[in-house]
Amino acid sequence: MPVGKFLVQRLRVPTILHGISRSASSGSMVISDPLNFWSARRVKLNDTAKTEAVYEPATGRLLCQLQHCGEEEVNQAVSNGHSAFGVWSKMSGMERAKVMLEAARIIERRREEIAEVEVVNNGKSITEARLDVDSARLCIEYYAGLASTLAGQHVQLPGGSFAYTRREPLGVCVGIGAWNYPLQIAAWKSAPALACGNSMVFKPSPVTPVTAVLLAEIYVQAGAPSGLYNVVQGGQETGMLLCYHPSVAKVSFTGSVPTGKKIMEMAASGVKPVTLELGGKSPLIVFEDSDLENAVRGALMANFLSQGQVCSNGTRVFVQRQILPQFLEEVVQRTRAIQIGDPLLEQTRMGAVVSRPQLEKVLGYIRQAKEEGARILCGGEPITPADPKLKNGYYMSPCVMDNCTDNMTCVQEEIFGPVMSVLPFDTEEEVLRRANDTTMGLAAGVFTRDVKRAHRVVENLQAGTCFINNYNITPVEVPFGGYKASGIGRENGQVTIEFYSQLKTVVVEMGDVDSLF
Ligand SMILES: NC(=O)C1=CN([C@@H]2O[C@H](COP(=O)(O)OP(=O)(O)OC[C@H]3O[C@@H](n4cnc5c(N)ncnc54)[C@H](O)[C@@H]3O)[C@@H](O)[C@H]2O)C=CC1
Repeated sequence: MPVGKFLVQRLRVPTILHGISRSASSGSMVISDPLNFWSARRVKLNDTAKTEAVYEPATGRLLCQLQHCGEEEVNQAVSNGHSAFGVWSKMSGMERAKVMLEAARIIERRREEIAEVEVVNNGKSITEARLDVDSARLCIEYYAGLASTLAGQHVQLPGGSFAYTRREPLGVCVGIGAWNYPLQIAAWKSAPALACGNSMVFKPSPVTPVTAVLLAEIYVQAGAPSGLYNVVQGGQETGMLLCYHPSVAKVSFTGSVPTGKKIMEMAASGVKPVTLELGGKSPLIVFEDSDLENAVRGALMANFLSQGQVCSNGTRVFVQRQILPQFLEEVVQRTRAIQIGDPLLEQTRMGAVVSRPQLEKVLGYIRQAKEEGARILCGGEPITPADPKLKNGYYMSPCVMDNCTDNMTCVQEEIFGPVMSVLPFDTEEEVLRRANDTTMGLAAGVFTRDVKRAHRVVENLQAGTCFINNYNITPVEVPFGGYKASGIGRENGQVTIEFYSQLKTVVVEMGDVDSLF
């Protein structure tokens, strides 16, 4: 099969044109090519492989049948990763950067097409999917820039002897992804791994298996050695085979806290390092002196991106009591105005939840919140869009709830859907205590005009990523990751180089051996 060919077909010509962007409507993409990838090509497994149906969230239509990798296929992919590691790890940083920059250029050229595939598989709006593609590209560009900066240290020792350190790659790294940002996660993991000289075997979520394979083709097209970035498809069993594989050097995982704990246990049995990007129940604190307009915008960004399926979402919105009525009025008005519908249409701002079970889970949380005393101010209902082809899609209206208390399930558990819980507070001390009263600590945000208070609050928030007067912006130049049960290690930023490399110390004797024996 030719590499780099666009391997999804349309049933009909795109029907809608909006301004400069080519756009298609949902329900028209067919995916028939294999989704496993090693030896620099898509691999069809034999017919005995376990398969799983993949759906288009916007329409509920069957998109493709996913073939799961078993032990034999995982071995092949890891072995390919090993071969590539032998070549790639010996190349200079500048040589690696050249390949990565070419991959970034291809992504930029194919931005629209990749974004459309992401929408069809994930259900998020095309506007957001384009930003995800940009983030993937920027991440690859950023780490291409860092690839040639990896360096050691020279340390002078007595008698003219010296030592030096070498920053070396780890080997074959495994990436395991979640379904909320399929391409972006694949890029955020592969870019630093490859920049450091590692190879990667990536397992996407079986719910969203498609775009990680496009990335694999793009790396090959950009000149990466065969086996540098491989994709194995499957669920828990395939993931476990990867984590326990004796030739795998590291596991980088994005997903839920319970699965993250299992990944860590499996990696521990082989003393392998892990990066864990797990869930959150992050607080967003709005003080009475905030710029209300910006605070409201921030609260929406903190809750409704990607249908609310974002690990860093600020789902516990603490609002100082004096401004609670105005805040709620504004938030509800804007939430009601969110255009829900076909995610491939330009005007859509909220598409479909990723799957039927996820939709039911989210609606279940809302039912429970009502039972526990929360008041639904808007949304929280399943929606059937007027367009008949969307009637089986997984849509719901974004929900704002007040009357929430800290002990309610909706305030304690990660819902992973478009549900904002609003909680009043009175004092800074009180809100800090309540904001930190969680086992998780991925992100947090504060809105205030008081610069001293902003920094004082942030200093006391137990979260790996804090936002002042904004929320959910993730430039690839800055580290992202969690405190407490929200994770280990960081993604993005310079520091991530340390999580994909190891340090070798070389001691050089220039005199005689001073033996004690
Ligand atoms: N915080 C976050 O970033 C995310 C949180 N979630 C939450 O988790 C819930 C469940 O969603 P899932 O997709 O099932 O998340 P998950 O965390 O179970 O799965 C994430 C990835 O891990 C793989 N996996 C699952 N079990 C594994 C195992 N034992 N060994 C190795 N790999 C394994 C999955 O196939 C997938 O690729 C969601 O409803 C949501 O609440 C889901 C995705 C991302």
